[in-house]
Amino acid sequence: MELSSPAKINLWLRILDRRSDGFHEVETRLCKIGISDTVKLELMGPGKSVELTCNIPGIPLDDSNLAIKAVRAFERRLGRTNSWHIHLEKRIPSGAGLGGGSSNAASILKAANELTGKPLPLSELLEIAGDIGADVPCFLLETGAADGAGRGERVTPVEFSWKLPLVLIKPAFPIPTPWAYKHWKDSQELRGVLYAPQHCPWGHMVNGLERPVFEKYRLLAALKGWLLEQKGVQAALMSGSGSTMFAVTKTHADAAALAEAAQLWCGPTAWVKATETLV
Ligand SMILES: C[C@](O)(CO)[C@H](O)COP(=O)(O)OP(=O)(O)OC[C@H]1O[C@@H](n2ccc(N)nc2=O)[C@H](O)[C@@H]1O
Ligand SMILES: Nc1ncnc2c1ncn2[C@@H]1O[C@H](COP(=O)(O)OP(=O)(O)OP(=O)(O)O)[C@@H](O)[C@H]1O
Repeated sequence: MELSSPAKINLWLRILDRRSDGFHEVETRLCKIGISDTVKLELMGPGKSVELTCNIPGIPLDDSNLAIKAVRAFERRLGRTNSWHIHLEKRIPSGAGLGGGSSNAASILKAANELTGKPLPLSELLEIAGDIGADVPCFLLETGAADGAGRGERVTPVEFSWKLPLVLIKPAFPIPTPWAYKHWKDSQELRGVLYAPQHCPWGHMVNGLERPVFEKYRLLAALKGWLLEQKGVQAALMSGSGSTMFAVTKTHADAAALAEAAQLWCGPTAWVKATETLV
């Protein structure tokens, strides 16, 4: 079975407080976007082996891969095992704040459930997904957008009809999500950088993790300032825990022109893509 595994951006990510369990209470809107991996899952028959292949190096092929975690979690819930083969065709960069691994995990849960006769309802798949990671549940919903609460795993589908033209820019370095959250509480804002919510027709765009991430990665703060000065840009924000910065533009033509300019401004090692939110 083959599934498209879309990336996400966070149109807003408000960090409310640190919880006693070490996670942070958040309010977020996650929007699927037009950049996706392809996930293939094949049921090989009786057994308990999971073989994982991937089109690019640098992705873990052991049990730490979220796709393997997902099929193992699915089988634990069912109380039975099979042998599987997973293939990942990766296009979403890792450590990017784009939910690539989480999206892959959700696709595996969906495909495994389909291939075994749909034994689990969506509510149970959402529970399993939330245990794998906060970003996983939103990808199980049919809607293009979802609001997350709690750790971010308590998701509510959102009818979001804005097809927003986007430019995504990921510098060559990844940012580990745990690191960003760990440094949130004691971080300080940099002078002259916009952290305040940007009031747009589709919502107030803000990301509380910009404060710790920009303190260490000044390039991202500078990139946000540059984006906000460019023609046709309506808003600019970091996605999730970074390192991807994204701009919302007025038109797709503005997005295409901005992507070209951004590739020149950031240099050839940056990953730059023009796309849009999925409705
Ligand atoms: C930053 C976002 O990607 C925005 O959508 C999410 O909040 C994080 O989602 P995720 O990458 O799936 O994160 P998880 O794999 O659940 O958690 C990774 C680590 O990030 C930290 N973490 C994550 C979510 C949260 N609400 N508070 C946290 O402090 C914890 O140290 C956790 O161990
Ligand atoms: N299926 C996967 N695809 C990519 N990376 C994966 C996968 N499974 C585990 N990883 C590991 O997890 C790390 C985070 O991966 P990725 O950034 O794609 O996931 P995510 O946490 O869902 O996204 P985000 O960057 O929004 O936090 C990667 O650096 C990689 O080492």
